[in-house]
Amino acid sequence: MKTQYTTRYAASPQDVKSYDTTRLREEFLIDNLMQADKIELVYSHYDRFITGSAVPTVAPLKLEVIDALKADFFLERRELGIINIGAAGTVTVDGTVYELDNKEALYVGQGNKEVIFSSKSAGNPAMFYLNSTPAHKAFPNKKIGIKDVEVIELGAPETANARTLRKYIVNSVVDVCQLQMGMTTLKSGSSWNTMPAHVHDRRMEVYFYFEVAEDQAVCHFMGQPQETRHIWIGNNEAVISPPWSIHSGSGTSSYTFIWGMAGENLDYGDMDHCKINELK
Ligand SMILES: O=C[C@H](O)[C@@H](O)CC(=O)C(=O)O
Ligand SMILES: [Zn+2]
Repeated sequence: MKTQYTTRYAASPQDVKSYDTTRLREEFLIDNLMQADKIELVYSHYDRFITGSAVPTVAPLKLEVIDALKADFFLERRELGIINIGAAGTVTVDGTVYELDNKEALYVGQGNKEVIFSSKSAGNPAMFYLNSTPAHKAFPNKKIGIKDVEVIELGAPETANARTLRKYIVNSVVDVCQLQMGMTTLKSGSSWNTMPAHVHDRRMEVYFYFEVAEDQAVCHFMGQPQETRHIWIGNNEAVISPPWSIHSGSGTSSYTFIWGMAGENLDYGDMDHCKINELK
């Protein structure tokens, strides 16, 4: 089996208050992504959101159904978002080949039976980041290239949070059931993402940090706004954010991250902002 998965259960904010560093990392950090020749998945019970990666080298990788779904095929009752953070590759969905270059995305709708990942060059592979959520309706597959994304500029150099946010999979770009995905890039000299921080009790979210230099890290903040905790994160690591948690990070140098979320609504702007000077 080249498709492997582990399960994470949902935790109440009351319990998480008492977690030590090890427990916090066991529950929320995903540190096994982007392994060559494997499809690694983490099935979270927050909104049944699956976070994963596929890194094909010499041979293609097929997305196999996992036992947690008790389905005949992976997308029987799910939709899938894919963003390539590596070199050129292809995703073949029921025989249709989609070419995905670096930072291009593909939305795959519910009902597709076969998803196969390939790299153009085994020595310089594609690195596909995957998010999947339950779906109630079959929407068409759609490639989202760099010209198709919605771009917003946020923050300012004075507050060290100047960044460019790109919305790839949102319902103004592609028809979706509940998945939303995008990418945020920090401007040189800025370190804070998602500051002012926010919560959205309607949706969980996963942040996947990449383009973090080998000897650097991102300090990711989570927890209820007046009860925050931090997790130090390295390159190609993701962190699960429960609906009741803030999700914000500051890097020791530049980095990029992919955000993915799912839950009650499709309104990207549905966030309850937290006052910076009230965080604890
Ligand atoms: O609910 C939305 C998400 O947390 C992110 O889109 C926020 C983000 O990328 C940023 O502010 O840098
Ligand atoms: Zn958010």
